[in-house]
Amino acid sequence: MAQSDTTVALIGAGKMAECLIAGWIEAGLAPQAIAVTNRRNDQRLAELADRYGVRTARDKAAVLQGAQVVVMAVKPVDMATALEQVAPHLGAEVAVVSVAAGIRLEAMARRLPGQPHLVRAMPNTASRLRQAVTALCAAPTCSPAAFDRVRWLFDQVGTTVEVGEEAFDAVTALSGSGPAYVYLLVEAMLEAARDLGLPDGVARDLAVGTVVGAGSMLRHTGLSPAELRRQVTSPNGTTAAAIAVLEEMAMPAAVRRAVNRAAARSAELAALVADDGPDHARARAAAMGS
Ligand SMILES: NC(=O)C1=CN([C@@H]2O[C@H](COP(=O)(O)OP(=O)(O)OC[C@H]3O[C@@H](n4cnc5c(N)ncnc54)[C@H](OP(=O)(O)O)[C@@H]3O)[C@@H](O)[C@H]2O)C=CC1
Ligand SMILES: O=C(O)[C@@H]1CCC=N1
Repeated sequence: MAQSDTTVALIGAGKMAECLIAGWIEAGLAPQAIAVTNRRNDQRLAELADRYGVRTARDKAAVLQGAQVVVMAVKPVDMATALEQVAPHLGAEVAVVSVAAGIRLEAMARRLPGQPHLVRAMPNTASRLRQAVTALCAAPTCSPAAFDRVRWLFDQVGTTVEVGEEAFDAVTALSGSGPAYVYLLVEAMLEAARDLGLPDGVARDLAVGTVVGAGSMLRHTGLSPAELRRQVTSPNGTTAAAIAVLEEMAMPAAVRRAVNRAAARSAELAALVADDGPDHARARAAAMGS
C-alpha cells in the first residue's frame, strides 16, 4: 500500500489535532482515511466532521479500526489513561505516535505492552498551513517501514527532523512552544503601534509582513540572525535605539530563561506517566502543580 493511502486515527480532538487534520487534508489525504475521537465533547467531533469531512466516533475501537498510524494528541496529564484505553484495540503492526510534551517512549511502551512501533513527535501549530517543523524519534523496536510511514505523514504538514529522545525537551521548548513566543512579540509590537496612533488594521498588516519577511530572510539568505540584525541597524539610528532598550531590559536573557524553563517543564511533565514507583504520586502531584 502506498504511503499516500495511510490511514490515521487521532486520539484527542483539540488544537493540535485540528492543525494536523487541516494540514493533512490540504496535503491531499482522503478525509475518510482520518478518524478522530476525544473524551466527551460531542459538539467538537461534529465540528471537525463538518469542517474537514473526517470520520469521528465516540467509541475508540471504531476510530482505531483499520488505522495504520495512531496519533495520541491528548494533554500529557491525560496520556496514561488514553494509552490504557487504546491498548486493547491495537494490532501489533500499528504505529503509535505521541505528540505530547514530556511523555517518553519508555513510558508509552509500559502502557502499550507488545506494541513495537512507537514514535515520539513534536510538531507545532503551523502544521495547519503545512509549515510545521516536526522533530521525530522512534523507539528502538520501531520498524523502519513504520517509522517511514510516520515520517511521511509529518512531512505532509511541513518539514521533519530526526533527533535523539534526549533532545526532546529542548525541541519542545524551541519549536513546539516557539510560535507562542513570536506571537507575544507581535502582540507587544501591536500595542506599541496603537500607542503611536497607527490604525489597528494597518499595524497588523505591517507587523505580520515584517515577521513573515524576517522569517523568509532567515530561511533564504543563509545569513545568521546576528548578521541580519546588523544589516537593519544603522549606527545611531532608530533600530539601535530600540535594541538598546531591549538589551537594557534584558530581553535576550529573558528569552533564554523562558526557553530553558519550557524545557524544564517538559522534563517535569514526564512524571505524569512515570513509573508507578514510590515517588510516583509525589512526582505526579508536583508536575500537575502549575
Ligand atoms: N497546542 C500546541 O501548540 C501543541 C501541542 N502539543 C501536544 O499536543 C497535545 C494536545 O494538545 P492540545 O491539542 O493543545 O490540547 P487540547 O486540550 O486542545 O486537546 C486535548 C484533547 O484530548 C482529548 N482527550 C483527553 N483525554 C482523552 C481520552 N482519554 N481519550 C480521548 N481523547 C482525550 C480532549 O477531549 P475532550 O475535549 O473531550 O476532553 C481534547 O480533545 C498535548 O500533549 C501537547 O503537549 C504538541 C505540540 C504543539
Ligand atoms: O504548551 C504546551 O505544553 C504544548 C507543547 C508545545 C506547545 N504546546
